[in-house]
Amino acid sequence: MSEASEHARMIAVTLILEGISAADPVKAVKNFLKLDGDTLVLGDWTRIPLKGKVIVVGSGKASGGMALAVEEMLGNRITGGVVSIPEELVEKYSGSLSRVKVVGATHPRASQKSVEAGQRIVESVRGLSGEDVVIALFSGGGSALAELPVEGVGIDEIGELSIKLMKAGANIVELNTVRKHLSRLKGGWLAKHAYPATLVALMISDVVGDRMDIIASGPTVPDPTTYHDAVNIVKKYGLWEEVPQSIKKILEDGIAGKIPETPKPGDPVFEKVHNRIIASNIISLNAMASKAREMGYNTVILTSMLEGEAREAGKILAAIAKEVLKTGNPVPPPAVILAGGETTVTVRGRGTGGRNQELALSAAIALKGEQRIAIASAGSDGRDGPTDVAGAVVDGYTYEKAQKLGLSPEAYLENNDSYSFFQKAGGHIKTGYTGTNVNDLVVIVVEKENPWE
Ligand SMILES: Nc1ncnc2c1ncn2[C@@H]1O[C@H](COP(=O)(O)OP(=O)(O)O)[C@@H](O)[C@H]1O
Ligand SMILES: O=C(O)[C@@H](CO)OP(=O)(O)O
Ligand SMILES: [Mg+2]
Repeated sequence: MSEASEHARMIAVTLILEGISAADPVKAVKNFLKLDGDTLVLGDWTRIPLKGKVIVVGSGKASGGMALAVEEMLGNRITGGVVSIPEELVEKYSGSLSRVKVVGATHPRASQKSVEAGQRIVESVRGLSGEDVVIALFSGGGSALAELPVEGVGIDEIGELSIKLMKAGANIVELNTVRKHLSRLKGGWLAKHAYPATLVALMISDVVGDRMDIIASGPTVPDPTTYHDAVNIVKKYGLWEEVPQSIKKILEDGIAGKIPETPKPGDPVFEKVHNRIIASNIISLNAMASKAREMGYNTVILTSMLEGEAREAGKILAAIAKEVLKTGNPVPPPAVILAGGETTVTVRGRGTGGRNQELALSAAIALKGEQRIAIASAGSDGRDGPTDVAGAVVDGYTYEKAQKLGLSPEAYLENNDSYSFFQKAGGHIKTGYTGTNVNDLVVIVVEKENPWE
């Protein structure tokens, strides 16, 4: 391994950590929300008088930290509420929260615990008056962590269909369009339950393009999607025949108008709802870019909206790195090129991995033999797919090193076994659960010849 590659790897990982820290949920809430006497003031100067009850609810990977910040600000003005977070994070927050109850549930597959959380969330906001205020805190993972299934559908059926759609390569807009139509919490339903209270929903976005109705499946946001859309998505991925009868019936009854649609734009319940995004992928990329510039790198943010098959994205990003090195386009070395978003993996093999590790593995193949380049890709939540690492970092020597260990990078990629690959070849980025989620962060570093100078 050359010194330049090693330096590049170190910078790439440092910048990933910078991006995660910029998405800190406590900071994000405190930057956005202020208390002025008995009035809550939002970042855009909307003023919300606190006259009656104040209920705090939410779900998602970052919702524990968000609740902590709200409780630090409002203390015993909070009359009750509950947030659902990953079981692994409960210990971190339950000791510091006293007014807001913290419950643990499962992700990425919803379970009975998610239903218990969903029921408690809905119960907390029912029967409120027009003087009361609900503060809702949603972030990525919220869809699986809380659910109130529509009557007649079991949570296991929803969980199974969701996982099948994910594995078939459905994106989050498609997946959540289906989830919303099997729920009495998502797709604006929570706003309906909370009405006539005023509802302030703060969101940390892990959704490409920041569509609020998709973050945690938009419990407080008008739903522009329909039962028709949900059925078309299931059919597009060839899963209609595998859908249990109970789900088919709901979707078909929905199309026939026998059961209500999700609350739609224009529904008067949304007149008392304030939906705001307080942290997102581009906010993290901007922080990473500032840090890279401070360290003397020519820096470009390519996109915060990276999508597509992870292995294709890996190839394209490797090509960009090689262009920087060869021709100095779009910026000459020392260069940092940043991207963010959420790729997908169509899982065909039997291995273990995640979209960031798969992107990195594919980039390693394309970077074979290159010097002075590193590429890191990581999920800001600290968990890439069903694995215990955030992602991976590779360079032009990763391929050769693997070969010396008797590993075929192509075979591991083919088998969607990127986790095992990096376990053997080295390169995992391990952060543990970060307690936030602004989706995936990718860093390309191209060094000049002697980066230590
Ligand atoms: N063996 C695998 N290799 C690569 N990706 C996988 C593998 N198994 C599952 N995935 C992908 O992991 C993704 C879900 O990962 P996860 O990090 O839980 O998502 P999110 O953070 O968006 O909730 C899905 O896109 C799925 O295709
Ligand atoms: O909860 C969800 O619906 C999505 C998007 O917010 O998050 P994740 O991809 O982490 O499950
Ligand atoms: Mg996601």
